[in-house]
Amino acid sequence: MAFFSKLKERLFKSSSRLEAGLEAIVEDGGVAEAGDPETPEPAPTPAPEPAPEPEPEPTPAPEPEPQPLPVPTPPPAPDPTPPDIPTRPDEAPPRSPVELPVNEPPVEIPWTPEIPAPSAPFEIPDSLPPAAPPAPRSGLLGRLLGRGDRTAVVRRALDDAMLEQLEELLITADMGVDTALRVTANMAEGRMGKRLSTREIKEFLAQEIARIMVPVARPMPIYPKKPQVVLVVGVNGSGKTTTIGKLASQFKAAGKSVIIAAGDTFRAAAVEQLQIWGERAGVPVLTAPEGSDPASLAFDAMTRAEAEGADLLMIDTAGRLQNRADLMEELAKIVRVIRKKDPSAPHNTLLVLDATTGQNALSQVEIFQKLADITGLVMTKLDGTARGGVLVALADRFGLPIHAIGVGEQIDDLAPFDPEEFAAALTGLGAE
Ligand SMILES: Nc1nc2c(ncn2[C@@H]2O[C@H](COP(=O)(O)OP(=O)(O)OP(=O)(O)O)[C@@H](O)[C@H]2O)c(=O)[nH]1
Repeated sequence: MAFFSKLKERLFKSSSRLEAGLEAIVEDGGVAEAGDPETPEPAPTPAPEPAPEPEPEPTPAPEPEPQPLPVPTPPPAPDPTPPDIPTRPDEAPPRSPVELPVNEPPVEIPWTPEIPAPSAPFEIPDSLPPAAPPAPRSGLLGRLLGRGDRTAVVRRALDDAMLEQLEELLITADMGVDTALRVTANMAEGRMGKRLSTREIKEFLAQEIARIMVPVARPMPIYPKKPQVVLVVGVNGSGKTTTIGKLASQFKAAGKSVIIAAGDTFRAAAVEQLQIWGERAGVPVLTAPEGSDPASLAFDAMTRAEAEGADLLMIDTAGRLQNRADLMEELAKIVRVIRKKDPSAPHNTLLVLDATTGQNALSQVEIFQKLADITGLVMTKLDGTARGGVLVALADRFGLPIHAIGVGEQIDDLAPFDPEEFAAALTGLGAE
């Protein structure tokens, strides 16, 4: 399944909350107007078959199974894939949340910036698909009035009361007060008094959200340095292990050699999990006895990565925020020892955040910025949460690069962060 479809499908909790709220806001004081210049007329419903004659048919033909609606397939792009770029048999190569430097030979990685973007596993349409118009819903107002007029569109004039309702709605989607105010104010600029439909509001909101997200949507940079050390931090359960496994698998698929160090030596279960992910990704996982010094493991891992000429060393860390001073000292010690081997390490310090924690993710960023020098974020568990708006608040408040998002527990459920796709999925655009 294309990643955008997956994202839309899995972000449904956030988008359906926003969508239902938007419809309610527009219908509250809105007026149904016939026809919508922007919404294509639905194809006329075929007239019902005449009722069959009463006499029994000897062998009635079986009713055709209801067919699923055809999924619109994007038009085939001119094949930009150079011949030596590996592709999976029947699927476009995945985009990666990592980025190679300009001076790295691009041939190994199918999705380096130098190569024209291969047909991505997901695509945001420039405009909503003209074909196969969505079955229009008769809005609540229409349904209440018993009209069910399929072409009527409810519009409401944008005024202060409506803006306030929009702000509240965005706050309930975990966008945070400041960001919600900014998004709605920008959206309202030049549009006060204009009569807007739910769909137009979704489009305007998506534009404003994308505007905030675009500057932070940056793949994790890959440097020519060997080994590139990636320190992964975050609270317990945020998805560090899973993210390391998914990233390691993507690096491996891109021809990079990877070593993982299981730096949370205090939790045997965490080490076991990492070993499972290492096996899945085909990447060695270095471990140390339970309770031993994580910095010592990091040093050994550095030594091995250097000896083997590994491209990447990914170091998992503990996430016990209960004792912040200990954790700070532990992370600082890991950094000190790996710098004995390479003063420029770690080259990336990724903070993994769990979207389901909502606004709490903001305080986690604040805390971890004090504990470590965070260079980028990965947001996990965007599936199954109505709190996806927190990512907008994070981008707005901290401006840290967002490298990737996780929308599931499988190895390929991690993708580069695409601001437009995210904004569309969050507001429910294209989901009508
Ligand atoms: N639905 C969903 N679940 C995820 C995602 N990422 C991680 N998980 C699940 O979240 C749980 C915790 O993930 P871990 O990777 O073990 O988190 P951790 O930060 O390493 O946790 P500790 O090992 O306790 O430090 C696991 O059950 C994962 O399968 C995601 O994007 N979506």
